[in-house]
Amino acid sequence: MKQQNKLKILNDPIYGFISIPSREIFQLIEHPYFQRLRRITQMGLSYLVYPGAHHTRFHHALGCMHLMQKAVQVLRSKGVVIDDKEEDALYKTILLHDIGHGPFSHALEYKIVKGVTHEQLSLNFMQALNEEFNGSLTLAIKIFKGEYHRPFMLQLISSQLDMDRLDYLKRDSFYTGVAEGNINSTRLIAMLNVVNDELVVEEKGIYSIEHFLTSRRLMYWQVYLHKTGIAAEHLLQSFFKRLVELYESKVAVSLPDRIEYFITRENFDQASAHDLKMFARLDDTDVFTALKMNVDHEDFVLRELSNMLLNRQLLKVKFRDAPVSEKKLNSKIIQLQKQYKLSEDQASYFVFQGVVKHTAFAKANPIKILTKTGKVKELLKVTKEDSFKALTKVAQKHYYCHPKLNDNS
Ligand SMILES: Nc1nc2c(ncn2[C@H]2C[C@H](O)[C@@H](COP(=O)(O)OP(=O)(O)OP(=O)(O)O)O2)c(=O)[nH]1
Repeated sequence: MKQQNKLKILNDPIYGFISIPSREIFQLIEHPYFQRLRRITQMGLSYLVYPGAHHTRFHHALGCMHLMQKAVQVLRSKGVVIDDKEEDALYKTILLHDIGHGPFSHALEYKIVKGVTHEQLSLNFMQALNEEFNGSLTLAIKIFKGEYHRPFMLQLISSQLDMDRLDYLKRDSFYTGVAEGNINSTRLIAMLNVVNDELVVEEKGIYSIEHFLTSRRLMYWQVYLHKTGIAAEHLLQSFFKRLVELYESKVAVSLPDRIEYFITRENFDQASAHDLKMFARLDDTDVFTALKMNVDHEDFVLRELSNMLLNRQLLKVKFRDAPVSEKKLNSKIIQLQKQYKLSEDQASYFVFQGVVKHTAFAKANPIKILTKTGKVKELLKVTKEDSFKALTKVAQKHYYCHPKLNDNS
């Protein structure tokens, strides 16, 4: 049934045309493991706050590969030697670096499939594909595992200034409409260089880096960690917690089989080809199906959580500098118990608090600058600007969520 598709150029709303560098990379894109990314949303439940944010890991992976092509061009033009095999491996690694994300990306990481990170799952997929593609991903895997002797190759894929971040900030800014996140990826890539096989940024690019770091911080607080999005993601995680509780108490719940397969397992078995095969069948549509299958469930908590998420009937959320007192939290739980005749355990699903943290720029694995005098120095040693130091601070906010009750609280 398979038809030969000759298409080698894709249209992307951010960069225009994205060309696919080789026939084999085209075959990787066509593979069902990669096609699955069309059904994995990039930003979890952020679309409940920003209605345009329905783009997927598929768009992001292709965007990253496009930026990697630009980076290779720039570096070669500056005399950095990247041979054809390395070039091919760089495209394959960046294309597949996020292939291990599960339904709703970060929002459900560890919640359905326990005990394994998306990075480990990406590696599992790469290894499985390597077998199918007769070992042609061996170098890509070596780079991804940090085992290749030229560290800049991994730094282009995973570091504080990598193609991943350059694509997701620009892309998420576009799809959310939050223009402040729109970084200048072309200029940042044009400023890259390599010294002793380490990635560096030329000193004249310092203000572009400042803009990039500031935009990243802004995107975290305004978009990724938006209080309503956080509350929605917490509710989705609670939906899975409740499913497991009911399942373990032998209460019948309706579920797609691949969700049932994982929620009844303690840990993903990294050595098992069957676990990977089952994981590859999971995507956002299974989560929507699970929500829809339980909107009329006899259990109040499961039914309410399904309806709240499907119909965006979310909780009231406040950001605070400190956590609310136990007394205040408990009194809100009691109030909810009385109003809806719930047990304390049931009411606690709808009254909760937590904390979110973000650092725009970590001091570990710093961005390195190639100074005008030809020396390589850490970013914070080159610039005296306070704005950079401020970006290294861990910012945290406490959130407090509860239903909108009839007491103006
Ligand atoms: N809605 C939402 N989206 C998030 C959250 N954390 C990350 N994202 C989105 C923003 C980006 O599109 C993408 C970044 O995550 P990735 O898995 O692509 O990269 P990674 O975790 O390595 O990001 P990093 O290099 O640490 O910035 O996921 C979150 O807590 N909520």
